[in-house]
Amino acid sequence: MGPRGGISRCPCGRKLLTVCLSRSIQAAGSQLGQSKDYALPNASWSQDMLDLYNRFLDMTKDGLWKRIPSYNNILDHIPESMKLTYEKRKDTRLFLRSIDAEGAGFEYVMFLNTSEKRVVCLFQPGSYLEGHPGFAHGGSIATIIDSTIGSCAISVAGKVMTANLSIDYVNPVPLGSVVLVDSKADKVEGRKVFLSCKMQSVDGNTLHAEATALFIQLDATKAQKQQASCQ
Ligand SMILES: CCCCCCCCCCCCCC(=O)SCCNC(=O)CCNC(=O)[C@H](O)C(C)(C)COP(=O)(O)OP(=O)(O)OC[C@H]1O[C@@H](n2cnc3c(N)ncnc32)[C@H](O)[C@@H]1OP(=O)(O)O
Repeated sequence: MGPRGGISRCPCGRKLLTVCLSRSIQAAGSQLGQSKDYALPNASWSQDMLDLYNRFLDMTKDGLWKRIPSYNNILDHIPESMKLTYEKRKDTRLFLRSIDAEGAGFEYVMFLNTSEKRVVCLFQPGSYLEGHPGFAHGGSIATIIDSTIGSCAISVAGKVMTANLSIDYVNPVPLGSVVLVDSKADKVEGRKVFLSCKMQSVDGNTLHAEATALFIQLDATKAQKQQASCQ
């Protein structure tokens, strides 16, 4: 069952139905002992965010785009086979999912297009991400860009880390607004993945930020050493 299910059939408030549906999915998931998927609509999502989400969900119908589930523990993102090398800790959280209050932190959902080597993130920054009054902190913008580009790099090259991230901040992002973070892998050279990204308003009229990044595929031996040193 997907969150798409009854949304388009709802004769009255789509937002209400979407939220109820996603809550029941999450409730069912937690009864089964599954982790909560945060990349589903909640009551804090604005109409712009919901409209965009539904537009992208429609694009998943032909299989070219996929919604990426989002959990508050990074290990829940990792395939079972790779989990064996990590020890799950209960006291850590994925940075982007560290604020509990719905709508106060990073509200986002990502969609992956494998054939285009592209990840698009729909992002609604909440009030706890404030930098200048009324606007998202530059660090929060860097975080969502790094994570979107990072997800794109992971889909292309597996275990990677950010080696370089360069951002041009062009226009401030109002808190509560919705922006599209559109990233793609431009080139892969050995272990190096070069990516670029644009953050734009929903109507496409405002460019908020542009970025380029270099991700490095982890050398298996070095990665094991790094892991051992933090356990
Ligand atoms: C679909 C998936 C869904 C998943 C959802 C999850 C969402 C979460 C996503 C979260 C995402 C969040 C992501 C995060 O937050 S990652 C956290 C932030 N990043 C780090 O902490 C990384 C720290 N750095 C390192 O560990 C190492 O330096 C790395 C691993 C990066 C490379 O060390 P390694 O020892 O392995 O490599 P090497 O030194 O042999 O170099 C190899 C080559 O690379 C070139 N090089 C290296 N550095 C740079 C540089 N700065 N500029 C230009 N070039 C550079 C170098 O010259 C060489 O080139 P060549 O001589 O071969 O030509």
